[in-house]
Amino acid sequence: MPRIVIIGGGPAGYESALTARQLGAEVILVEDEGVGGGCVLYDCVPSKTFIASAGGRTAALAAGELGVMIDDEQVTVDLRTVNERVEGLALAQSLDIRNRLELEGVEIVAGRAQLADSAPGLAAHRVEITGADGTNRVVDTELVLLATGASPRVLDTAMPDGERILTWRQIYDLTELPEHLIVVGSGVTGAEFASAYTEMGVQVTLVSSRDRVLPGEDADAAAVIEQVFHDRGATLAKQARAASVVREGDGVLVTLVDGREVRGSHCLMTVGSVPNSADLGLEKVGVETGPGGFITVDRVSRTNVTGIYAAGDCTGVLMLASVAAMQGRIAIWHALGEGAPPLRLKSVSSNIFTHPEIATVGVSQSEVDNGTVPARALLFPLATNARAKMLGLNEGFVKLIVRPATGIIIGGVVVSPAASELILAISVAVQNRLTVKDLAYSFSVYPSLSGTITELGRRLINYAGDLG
Ligand SMILES: Cc1cc2nc3c(=O)[nH]c(=O)nc-3n(C[C@H](O)[C@H](O)[C@H](O)COP(=O)(O)OP(=O)(O)OC[C@H]3O[C@@H](n4cnc5c(N)ncnc54)[C@H](O)[C@@H]3O)c2cc1C
Ligand SMILES: NC(=O)c1ccc[n+]([C@@H]2O[C@H](COP(=O)([O-])OP(=O)(O)OC[C@H]3O[C@@H](n4cnc5c(N)ncnc54)[C@H](O)[C@@H]3O)[C@@H](O)[C@H]2O)c1
Repeated sequence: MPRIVIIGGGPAGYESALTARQLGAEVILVEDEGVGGGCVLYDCVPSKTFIASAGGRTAALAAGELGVMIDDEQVTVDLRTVNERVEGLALAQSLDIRNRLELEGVEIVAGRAQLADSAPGLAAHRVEITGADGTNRVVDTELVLLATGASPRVLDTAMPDGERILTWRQIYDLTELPEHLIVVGSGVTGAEFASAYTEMGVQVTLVSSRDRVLPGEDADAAAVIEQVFHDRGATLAKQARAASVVREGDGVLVTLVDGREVRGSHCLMTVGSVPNSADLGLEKVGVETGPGGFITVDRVSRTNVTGIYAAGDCTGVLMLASVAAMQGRIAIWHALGEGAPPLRLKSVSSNIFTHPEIATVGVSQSEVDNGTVPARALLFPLATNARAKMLGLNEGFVKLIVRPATGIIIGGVVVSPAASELILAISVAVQNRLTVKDLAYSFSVYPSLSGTITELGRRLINYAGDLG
């Protein structure tokens, strides 16, 4: 039975451990923070749990439009309860995963691991594990999977102190809602927290180094979120790169590169992540890293060293839990000779948990606009959807990106509540090369938000001439 040592117990690590056990391998999984990794304990799971509470407040405040009268003054947030729920749910999820791994026969070791080969280029590898209890252990193995994730990027001039200048991992320690939260960095993490705190009733200023929120995402979707931020009273500082963040009295001072100053009570730094690839012994073994220290892998998760694979955020391929898990599974299938399908990023669907949510799959509109992909994009607002009206939804849309001539669906965007669920229909279409006709002929429930997806299919049939 082959032995595999997996370093890191996030989605890349635990999913690959389960796949390896399914194929009969002996699996040792080393994890230093707790099973579930950064994803379950600090990043994805806590933030989505927090966002669920923020959505509860918004729903209560919006109930009046539906004729359910709640006194706005009585809709308050008990941050301690919210944060206890966040922590409790993360720990419970971690325990669920631990139980499943143990049931499947994975040996879980609490501690830190590093590669300890005596020289680069060897076919067999050695992993040194320092246990949480201080013990040392050396394991010989032919197969290693590096799944060590990433950590918040920290700027020298904006050192988090855990009280007022915070990383997203420290924010759940607050006992009271900030008076005025400055969020530095308007990528997905920054937009999600800015959205959630705005929903919680906190004054938020989002500092964006670019001319818009969510610079890497669909521009129409970002415009909706900007408008929603504005309507909820948040401020967006554009073309605003933070040079430094310091404590000032009872608050914080953010100084921008161009000299502007932004003052608030707290500052949340969301300026990206750095891979956990230092202290892994990579140089001893000759594992190559690329810009920023991300571990270089191919589409079946191989590093340049035989027998050493890497998956998840430490590779920087696409920092999503779903992608991390798939890279991990592919690594194991490949390592154990199961004929792995190479990673295909074109069909990855993802979601930004703002309010409304933004879900995307496949080819983006910017790829169409800049001529990289010959296709047509058509956007249809939710405003005329009967269900949207019943629910009191005033914003949002569905967009499809379609090949000319064939009408094959190659991408899509949904901006709406529960977009993370609605995108699946478009995702299935992209994965299976379905056409606008396939969508047009499909039944959606009446009334439903997904009716706009099939409606868009029908509209695009009418554009058949334009489609080629
Ligand atoms: C705020 C936030 C929200 C997010 N929300 C989403 C979301 O909604 N959906 C989504 O798909 N993705 C989301 N992501 C991204 C997602 O969290 C990551 O893509 C995912 O965690 C990557 O999984 P991983 O297994 O590569 O690493 P991780 O989950 O980070 O796990 C790696 C683990 O390895 C451990 N480790 C590191 N070095 C060692 C060592 N030497 N020895 C032992 N253990 C070690 C680390 O401590 C860590 O626990 C979010 C990210 C952030 C920051
Ligand atoms: N819902 C989700 O799936 C989800 C949620 C959060 C994060 N993630 C993933 O995690 C990864 C990282 O996302 P992220 O948003 O944490 O990081 P990011 O690197 O995507 O965004 C960081 C942003 O901060 C900006 N920035 C950097 N330095 C700055 C400064 N000094 N002043 C102002 N702005 C500055 C950058 O220009 C960038 O726009 C992404 O791949 C994302 O997909 C996913």
